[in-house]
Amino acid sequence: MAYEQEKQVAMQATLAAAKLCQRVRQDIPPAMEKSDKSPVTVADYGAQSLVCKALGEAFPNDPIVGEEDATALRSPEYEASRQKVVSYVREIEANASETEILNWIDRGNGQVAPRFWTLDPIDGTKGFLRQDQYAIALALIEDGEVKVGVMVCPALSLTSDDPGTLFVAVRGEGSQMMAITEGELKPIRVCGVEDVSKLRVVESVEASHGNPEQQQKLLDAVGITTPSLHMDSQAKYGVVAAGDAALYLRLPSADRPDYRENIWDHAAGAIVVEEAGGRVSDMYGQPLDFSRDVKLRETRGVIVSNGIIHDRVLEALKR
Ligand SMILES: Nc1ncnc2c1ncn2[C@@H]1O[C@H](COP(=O)(O)OS(=O)(=O)O)[C@@H](OP(=O)(O)O)[C@H]1O
Ligand SMILES: [Mg+2]
Repeated sequence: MAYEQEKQVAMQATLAAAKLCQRVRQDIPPAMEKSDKSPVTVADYGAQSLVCKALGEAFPNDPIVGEEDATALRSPEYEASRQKVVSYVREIEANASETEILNWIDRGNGQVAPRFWTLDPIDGTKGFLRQDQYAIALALIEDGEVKVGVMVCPALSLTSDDPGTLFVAVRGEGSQMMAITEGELKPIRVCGVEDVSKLRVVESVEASHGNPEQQQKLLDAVGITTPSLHMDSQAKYGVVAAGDAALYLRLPSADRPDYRENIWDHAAGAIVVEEAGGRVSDMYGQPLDFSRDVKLRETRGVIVSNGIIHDRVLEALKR
């Protein structure tokens, strides 16, 4: 099987990172103010450290393009946060030194290359803080094409009562999912369409990350009447891939027309949906271009579907 080592290493690394995130989240007071980002930063850094350590050992020549870097954490004013990161990482890597932990984080400062990994150690930061959905998202990109994608969604339950779902896909080999507590991967497939009006749609929780007004107009034009599900992070790609929703809409925000999507916010989710039989494009039907930059510079809006309704959505958008 292709990319078997990459798949196994990526799964183990993201599961270890998820364990750390869950530990940090236990320590966040439920009523914590959204603006207090410190525990989030601690979890972001800790998760990036663990994933980059594992990738660095298994694939020392592969650059990693991660969301975080340790520059701030190394400065004296971040002493308290640094100690917290070290202590959470040591719950999993007992013998790690502070220097090693910081260096692992900085392995994530790589550049886009013919073969590289991209990592979002916590996608859906706001969801993480709200005790809602978030994901650890990791993807391997070769020659601009996503070859392997793993997403761990520690708060998502689709097949088991216990929260925690892992999605994984390898190009050409399909997508799989497992409840973390069960540990057994099963193939997944996008849903079919019987009645368009009843299709389920997922959108962001944060209104400012999309364009809720335009998205509603589009759903009206397509004829979908079921109220949307609102969910943080790439977990949205997971529910489309597993057939629990037919469409994920993300139209450009009216307030931030200059915003460009980050590759780590889409690469893992995109392959999981495509390999489950779905389709991913921008609002003009163009594929997402992971070959050039950390930003999807040419991409405007993201449309993720079961494939069957994709052209219908693009046609409605044109109108
Ligand atoms: N203006 C704007 N437009 C589009 N996207 C934006 C915008 N601002 C932020 N982001 C990115 O959205 C990521 C969170 O994804 P979601 O919108 O799916 O989740 S959420 O409902 O906001 O939690 C979030 O990822 P994380 O930073 O990893 O949480 C951001 O990269
Ligand atoms: Mg993100």
